[in-house]
Amino acid sequence: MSVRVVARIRPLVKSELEKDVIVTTGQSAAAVAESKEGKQKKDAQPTVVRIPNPKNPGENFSFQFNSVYGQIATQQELFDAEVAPTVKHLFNGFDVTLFAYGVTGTGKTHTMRGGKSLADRGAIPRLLSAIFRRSRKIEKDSQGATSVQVAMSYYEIYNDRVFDLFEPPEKRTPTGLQLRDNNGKTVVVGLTERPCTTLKDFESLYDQANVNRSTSATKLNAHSSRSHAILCVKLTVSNATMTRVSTASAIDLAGSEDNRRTDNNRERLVESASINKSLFVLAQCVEAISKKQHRIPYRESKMTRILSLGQNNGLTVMILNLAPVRSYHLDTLSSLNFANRTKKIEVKEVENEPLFKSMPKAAAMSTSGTSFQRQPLRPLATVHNTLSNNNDPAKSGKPAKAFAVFSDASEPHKPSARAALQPKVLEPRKRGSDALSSSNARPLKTARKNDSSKLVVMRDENENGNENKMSKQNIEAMIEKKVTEILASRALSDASHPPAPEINEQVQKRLAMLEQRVEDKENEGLNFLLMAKQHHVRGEDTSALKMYQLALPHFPNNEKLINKMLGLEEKLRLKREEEERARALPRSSMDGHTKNKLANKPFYDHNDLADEDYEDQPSTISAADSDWVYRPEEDYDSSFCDGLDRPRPRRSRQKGRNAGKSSANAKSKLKPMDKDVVAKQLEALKRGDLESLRRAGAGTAAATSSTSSLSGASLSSSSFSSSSSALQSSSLYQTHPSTTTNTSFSTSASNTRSRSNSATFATSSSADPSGLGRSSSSSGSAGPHTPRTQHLLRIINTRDVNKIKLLKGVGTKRAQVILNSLSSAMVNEDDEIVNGLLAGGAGLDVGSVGVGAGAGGGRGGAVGDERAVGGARTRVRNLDELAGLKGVGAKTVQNMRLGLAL
Ligand SMILES: Nc1ncnc2c1ncn2[C@@H]1O[C@H](COP(=O)(O)OP(=O)(O)OP(=O)(O)O)[C@@H](O)[C@H]1O
Repeated sequence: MSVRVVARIRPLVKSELEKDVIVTTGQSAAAVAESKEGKQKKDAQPTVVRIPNPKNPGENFSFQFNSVYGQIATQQELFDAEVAPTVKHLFNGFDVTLFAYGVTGTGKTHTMRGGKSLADRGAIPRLLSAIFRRSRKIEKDSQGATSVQVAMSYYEIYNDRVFDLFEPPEKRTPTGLQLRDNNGKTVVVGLTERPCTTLKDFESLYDQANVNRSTSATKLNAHSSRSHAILCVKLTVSNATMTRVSTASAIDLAGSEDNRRTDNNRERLVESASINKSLFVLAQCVEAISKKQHRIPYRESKMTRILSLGQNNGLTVMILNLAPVRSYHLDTLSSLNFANRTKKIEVKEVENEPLFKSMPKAAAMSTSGTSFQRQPLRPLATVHNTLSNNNDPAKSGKPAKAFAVFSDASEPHKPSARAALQPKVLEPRKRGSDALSSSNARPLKTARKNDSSKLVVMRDENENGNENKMSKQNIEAMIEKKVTEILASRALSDASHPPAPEINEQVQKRLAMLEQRVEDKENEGLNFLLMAKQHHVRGEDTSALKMYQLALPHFPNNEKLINKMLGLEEKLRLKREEEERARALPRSSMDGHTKNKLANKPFYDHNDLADEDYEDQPSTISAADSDWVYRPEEDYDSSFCDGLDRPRPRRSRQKGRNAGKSSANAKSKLKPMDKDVVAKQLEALKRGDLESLRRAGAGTAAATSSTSSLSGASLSSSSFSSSSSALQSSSLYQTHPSTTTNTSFSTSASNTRSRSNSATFATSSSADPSGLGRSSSSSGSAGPHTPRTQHLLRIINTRDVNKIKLLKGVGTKRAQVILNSLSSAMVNEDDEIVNGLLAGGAGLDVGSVGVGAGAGGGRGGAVGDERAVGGARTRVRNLDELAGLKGVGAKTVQNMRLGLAL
């Protein structure tokens, strides 16, 4: 079953005006048609959110969800339709996860916690109220034979650290509580668990804990939650024979923030970066799950580890909170895109196994304790067997069919112990609990009539001996139908998602180790660095630069870091210039042809829309079809997760060993923060002032290469000829005529300490000054680019597979290879920074550079064959660099260029 996603649009707040409302609700085209035919009520619950295309306001995007709640929807309506139906499943042993997602100020806390008045109470207090009500009913109906215990824990993830909200802030340890994997599930170690027997108990505990939650006023929300808050309600239902434990998790995520709009100060910025990072990782997880990738980056943030979307069995409901007005336009689109992907995540609806009273004590004990654990992952076959005795191969003589787990056709056969808790009743479908089983809703595993004419009642010999009205043939037919459906839907989804590239085991291990090491270190600097990396791969260069700047004080003199920042500064500067040029272009001076060209610009510059997820709208939308339904395959911006989930070139053993040596040899540990040095470095960096940068403590090579990066691709060969050999060999794209093009990135250097990190696409195995000359003057390396070349490079640098594949002679496969090549470079570089910092701080990769030293870069070329490119080079800056990419050659470049219509 997929995650149930419902959208809620909040009403206008004080400062907002009706005329600025751009988000509306509606029915899908199919529902409209059905209502015209009288098959559906006219006032049925809306399922579609509509929002204008920011690039063409006359055109609307439509996003369909399980349900949509407009501005006037009340807390009661939302609860009744979305949360109340999950309660009975909770009592039947299923875990329930309910989470609110949305941009800051869109109403997540209002939805989850709500206000103090009865009408304003949010989903959480209402859920608890329903739980207590049902508990009392079960206890009463069973005349005390069944008892229900409720306990809760409540914690927040603030700046990627976990804090118990039942503990006052002054008692917190700075590092927070640790997470641990337990049977494949993440548990918080040492969390307080408080029993609560009445709603009053709960309210006082909850209110008290909320005082401890980190909130602050921001420009966008006077009471902005600065943390993700996770409330876990553990339900233990016991009778004479068994105990069943299930958990309801209600999560109020912090909202993502666009810091261009917040005016956040440093503290708020750090919080915001952490919030954005975890939400970004969440988006990556969703992306990876929906693309069926092998590696889901759960471990990259604590929130995603805990939420384990797609891993947690049971029912998951996501409430997408939206603001209706224009000022949130881009954020709203981004949230809608995210939600659109989330709704495709399949979760296994698996009930928790009951613990029978006759079980060994130790096993029974394991459900109690301070850190309770959510359901362990079980293989489908096992899961299946726990659900139905009918499928026991030993009994039926047939192999167990795992797919029955997902069946929504009829209630799965429950183990006999379950009957002791709840008498099996076949109820007609009712509105309310039906909300989850409406046409496009996630069907529930409740017993129900499929159709009055085809009533199916399962035999339950172990329960109450009800008559079996389902014939063998019926069962076979059902199974056959289900298998066909599942296979067909898999085939369809496989076709729409190209198989995820294999990430080799070594790379996976390396990533996991790196994550672990960063986690263990709890190093603020490393956190900044990782956040910067997240922003960087997302194309949010301004935020990435801010994060690198925050990281710098922790690693003063770090050449790679400085280079990276310079690269970004340069990129931003160019972007600013481009924007200014575009602004300066007088509208009136545009002839019809130019205007037309701009209007029909086939490719968007990725940099124009740094963090906009929706930029790849299909260019084929006709004006008439203005209300088209959004298709996620077309919105996918491949650069979004570039660099994290793509395979990276395997490093050679030789290289690996050398890298290891380098780490071991790097004696210098992380240097203590030297604010003065850092401040001076930053100043010098801003000015591109080589001399001051050098004086401020950065290595000569870093300083020189940094300033070279500043001057970017337009450096002439003569400016290199006056440089040292180390710089010559490191700052250029070398092409040796006698060697075939080596497509991997490389760095070479000839000086251990003063290596420049401006990497090269080295194709030479020896440093050849003449090669430098050739290379630097070869086509596209130096001098201004022609408009055609500029256009081509811009397309490549979007790192958007949909755009690149359209280039002449490229196609999807080659575009993917090119992208992999680019993103490998970027990620390797980030990893190297992190690795270097973990290994020994400022002296990054010292050893490995040393290997490449000696022969004036001779071995450097060879050793460096699989090294990452440096900061500025993650952007392809000229045709030579482009030709050096994997999957491209001079001829392809030529084709690409010539195929471009200008
Ligand atoms: N459905 C609603 N009805 C009335 N007021 C609402 C509704 N939703 C949100 N609001 C109001 O909008 C404002 C912002 O809501 P809230 O604090 O819940 O946002 P948030 O998404 O939790 O923000 P953050 O992520 O910054 O914590 C509050 O003043 C809240 O009362």
